[in-house]
Amino acid sequence: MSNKSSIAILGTGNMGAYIALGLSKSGMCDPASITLTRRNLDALAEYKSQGFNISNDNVAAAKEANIIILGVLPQQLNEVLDQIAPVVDESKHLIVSIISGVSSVDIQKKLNKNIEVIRVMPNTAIAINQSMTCIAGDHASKENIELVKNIFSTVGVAMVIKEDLMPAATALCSSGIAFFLRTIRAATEAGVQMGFHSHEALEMASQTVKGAADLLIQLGGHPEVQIDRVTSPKGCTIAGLNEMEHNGFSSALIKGITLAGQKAGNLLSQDK
Ligand SMILES: NC(=O)C1=CN([C@@H]2O[C@H](COP(=O)(O)OP(=O)(O)OC[C@H]3O[C@@H](n4cnc5c(N)ncnc54)[C@H](O)[C@@H]3O)[C@@H](O)[C@H]2O)C=CC1
Ligand SMILES: O=C(O)[C@@H]1CCC=N1
Repeated sequence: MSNKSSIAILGTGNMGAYIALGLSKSGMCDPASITLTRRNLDALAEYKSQGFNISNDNVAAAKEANIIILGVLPQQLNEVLDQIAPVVDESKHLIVSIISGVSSVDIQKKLNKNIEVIRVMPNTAIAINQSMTCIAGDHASKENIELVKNIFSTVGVAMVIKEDLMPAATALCSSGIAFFLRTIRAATEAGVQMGFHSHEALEMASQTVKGAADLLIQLGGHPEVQIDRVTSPKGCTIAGLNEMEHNGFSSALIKGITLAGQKAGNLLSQDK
């Protein structure tokens, strides 16, 4: 398997499309080497005009590709696996699954082949090559794990983890985009209440969050070290922070992320 492989994304919704756009933007893949499938082809017209191949035939797309990315919802997966099982070939294909809550072994069993399945958990920032992507290949070769890591390193930061931590990675990094965006929205609303127009408050909150994240990414260390640099004695920051903590700020984040983690490990067997 080489980096020049052709890719089929079976089930191109929000995440599949963003993976394709990210890989094209980073220069990792030529759009012509990526085939996107979806049952409703009209919904993929904009990607065809950008040079991607589009199809509503999962079997044909899988046959042509070396890397098959499974991009449907967990509850839609069995139908796709039943379709492609007869054409999947251990010597040609590598299966990459972005599907939360379905193990690599379950996918292998359903395909009834001894084929390598690598789990990949990106987030929507892949569209701008800023994804945090977690990769698990507990039953895959080092060579294929390295190949997948190299591919996803072009669209952000890629980290190899054990598969049993995939639900936690899904909650922290993939759902995390929504969690951190909600904090930006709340901060924006506070800014508007204090007198800024919403577009001003949104720009201020977004750049401030970016600066906070970059302080940690570029300088390293624990967040509390940087927090100490902001909280002047008797100042407004500590007053605001303590008010937030009295109202359960850290606790709400921890509870929300860990609940999402539990749910991510159990998506097919829970109704709530
Ligand atoms: N949205 C996100 O931020 C992330 C999603 N994921 C995982 O990615 C997967 C997809 O999530 P989304 O893109 O959000 O869902 P989505 O519903 O937007 O995308 C799924 C797509 O698959 C298509 N589809 C369904 N059955 C099909 C079939 N038989 N053949 C071809 N296409 C078919 C649907 O029409 C839809 O466009 C899920 O398993 C989710 O757990 C993982 C990380 C992040
Ligand atoms: O909400 C979900 O289930 C999917 C997985 C992570 C992000 N979206």
